[in-house]
Amino acid sequence: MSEQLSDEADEHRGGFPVWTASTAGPDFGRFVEAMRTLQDLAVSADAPDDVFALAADQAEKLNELLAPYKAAEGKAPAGRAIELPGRGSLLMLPWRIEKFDAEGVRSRGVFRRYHLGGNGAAHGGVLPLLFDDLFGMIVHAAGRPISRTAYLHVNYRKVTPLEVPLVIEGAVDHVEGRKTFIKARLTDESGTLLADGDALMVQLLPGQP
Ligand SMILES: CCCCC/C=C\C/C=C\C/C=C\C/C=C\CCCC(=O)SCCNC(=O)CCNC(=O)[C@H](O)C(C)(C)COP(=O)(O)OP(=O)(O)OC[C@H]1O[C@@H](n2cnc3c(N)ncnc32)[C@H](O)[C@@H]1OP(=O)(O)O
Repeated sequence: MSEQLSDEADEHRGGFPVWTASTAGPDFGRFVEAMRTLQDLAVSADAPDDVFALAADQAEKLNELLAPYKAAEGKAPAGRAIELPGRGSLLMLPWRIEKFDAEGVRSRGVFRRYHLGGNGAAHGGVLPLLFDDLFGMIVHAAGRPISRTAYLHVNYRKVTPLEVPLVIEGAVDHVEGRKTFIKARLTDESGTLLADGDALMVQLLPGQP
């Protein structure tokens, strides 16, 4: 029985570890939001050097506090706290999932100062991050086996603003054997298209990393 289960798990997960949703305490969300604000300030503060010295002292103290708790992949709440923006991961855009089913995934949020590219617009590199994370969720929500992005194409249709509520939505376009083809669109709340993207996600073979 357990062998059957592990065969089935392998078939659907490749060599991926099993992830479970985190049950982080309420202060984890507060910590992540404070860290996001710190990221915004780290890329925007124009302070005297003695202020940066104080900030560095405090940042180093914070590192000392957390260092003993560094854990293996899949153990920390970051990335697994599904109720938090960006699932509680600082790497992910702080967007909230509002639709997650076999028909597709929709998420809403803003790009912040941390995501600035130039002249008030989001950095071109953060859009593929947003699309790729959405594509992973779409594969998962559609009940497809664990897959990796083979390619990801983003068309930048209009300059993407910071601090403006935006929506990204996508779905499986079609499936060919191991291959899942996905499409998504990023719009503002009035529906103006800012970017669209498509990707090929390839199902991992048993044991494939
Ligand atoms: C946490 C718990 C709760 C919270 C979570 C809640 C929600 C979270 C929701 C979702 C998250 C869940 C799951 C997400 C999980 C994982 C997502 C991970 C995403 C990534 O981590 S992304 C990282 C960047 N990604 C890579 O790091 C890939 C590196 N790469 C490879 O690993 C290989 O390259 C691979 C495996 C892609 C293919 O390799 P392979 O050897 O298995 O297969 P092969 O090459 O034979 O391709 C098979 C067929 O795809 C065609 N094909 C392949 N590549 C193509 C291309 N570029 N263009 C056009 N066609 C292509 C071939 O032409 C052939 O087509 P055909 O069969 O028709 O001939």
